[in-house]
Order: sequence, then structure tokens, then C-alpha cells
Amino acid sequence: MSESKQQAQASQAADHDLPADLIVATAADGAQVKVALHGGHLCSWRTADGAEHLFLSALNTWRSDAAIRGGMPVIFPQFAGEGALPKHGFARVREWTLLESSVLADGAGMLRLGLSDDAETRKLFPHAFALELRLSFGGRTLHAELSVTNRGDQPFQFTCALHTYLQAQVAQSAILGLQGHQYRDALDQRRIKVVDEAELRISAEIDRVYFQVDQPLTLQQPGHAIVVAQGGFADAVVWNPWVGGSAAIADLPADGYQHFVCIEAAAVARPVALAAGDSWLGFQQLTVTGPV
Ligand SMILES: O=P(O)(O)OC[C@H]1O[C@H](O)[C@H](O)[C@@H](O)[C@@H]1O
Repeated sequence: MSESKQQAQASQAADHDLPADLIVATAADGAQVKVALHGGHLCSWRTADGAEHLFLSALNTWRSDAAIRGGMPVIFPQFAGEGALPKHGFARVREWTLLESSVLADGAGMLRLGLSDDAETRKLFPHAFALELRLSFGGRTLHAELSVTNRGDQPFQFTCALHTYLQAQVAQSAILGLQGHQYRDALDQRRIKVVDEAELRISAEIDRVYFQVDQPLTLQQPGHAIVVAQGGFADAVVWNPWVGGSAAIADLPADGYQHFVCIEAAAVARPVALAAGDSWLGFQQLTVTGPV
């Protein structure tokens, strides 16, 4: 184990560890998000009662060439190693622009962030595109919407995800709602399997793409649950690196795997094809239920 891993006092980044330049937006009821322009990355989501629901690693380097570990990485235009681009594409390491920060008529907070192609992105992905991430939040709900517009004159294809790290006591958590779904198991030669259990409990490394997830999933935890709904994105990815993966990932504390599960809204199995001038939109919505 590296020295920095041994020295990490806690898996979860404390507020005072966060960079000073994060954008903080607050809803009328006190619900709050913190966002980095690096990656257009949601780093923190607190419901109106002050409870944090996203995991953010205490070992983030916050370097401009590194993706932020935790929160909600935006994956575009390639999920994982599904093509020739760097793993998970480039949106998570580019500098996004803040387009709008406001409080809506119903008191919800709202942020819009954008990313467009430039000379660097065109070297990897030779297309004109505009991404917009729209976050709205209030009470116990966060709605994250990703739109992709083809601004060129040729069609292009992409895979993408909102790679959400949900804070969880993994040993005492279960994911409900996957029964009957087919999935592709990245840890077993990408074999296609079918879920037959009503509850998924995580007790080992897991890396699966579940296909055609059109009903909400529920991450059940002691005392509360998070309902994860999605639209536009056809697939949902469940990932937890467990002991071996946490040890191998430099910016994740050794016990990191005990504190989060990624439930990702993703378009992976079938790349999205966008004609010139067209737009695609997908969302993930998180709602906390039960006492926190
Ligand atoms: O370590 P990263 O590049 O952020 O990727 C983290 C993980 O993302 C997704 O969940 C993939 O399905 C995993 O295969 C991958 O390991």
C-alpha cells in the first residue's frame, strides 16, 4: 500500500479538502451542489437536511490531467474501453463552462454547464459537438440531464454515461429492481447473463452493464434508500472495485470500496447515432426516501 494510502485518514473527502474554486449552488430549501468546471463534475450533493449522498475520494489529486474520483463523472464520447479513445473518453478531463446558475420558480437550484469541441478534442474525436449538463436539485431530489448536439455536417456515434458514485455502507446495502434484466459481465469475459435474485448485495468486485433499464433501481441502505431513475440512457452500470480494485486505483483509499457503489446511467450496448444537427438527451434522477 502506498504511503499516501496509509496516511489517508478517511475515505471521504472533507469539505476543507475540496478546491476553493468549486461552484457552489444552493436551492431555496438549503439543498446544495458543488461542481468543478474540470470535467463538468458534480462533486457533492446534499439534500435539504444537509446529508451528503455522493462519495468523493479523499485521495483526489485535482490535477488537470486526471479525472475526479467520485461524484458524478460525465463519460463521453466513449464508455470505458469500448473503442480506441482513452478510457471513458475525454469529457471528464476537459474544462467546461458555466452557462447558468439560478434558482427556479419552485425554489429548486439549477446549474447548466457546457463543453464544446476544440482543436484538442477534434484530434481524438473529429466532430463538432456541444454537451450540456443541467443539474436541478431541491428537497430530496437531484435531476441530472446530459444533452449531446451534433453541430457538424456529418453523423457521429458515441457511448456515454453519468458515472455516479453513490455514498453507501456497501456491506449493509442492496440494489433492488434488476431482477429479470440481462447484463454483460466485464469480469467474466463479457458473458451475457440474467439476474435471478430480487436483491443485489455486493460482496466482491462487480462490473456489469445491465441492458434496457427502464424502471427505477433502489439502493437500499440502513435507515434510507436512494431511488435511481433514468431516461434516454438505455443501460445501467453497477461497479464496485472491491479490495483488489481499490488497492490498484491510486486515487482511491484502500477502504474506499466499502463506502460507495457506482450506479451509472449509461448508453453503452448500443452507441447513440446522431445525424447532423440532431440532439440526444438522457437523465439520471436521484431521490432519497425514508429517514436519513
Ligand atoms: O477508473 P476509471 O477509469 O474511472 O473507471 C472506473 C470504472 O468505470 C466503469 O464503471 C467501468 O465499467 C469499469 O470497468 C471501470 O473500472
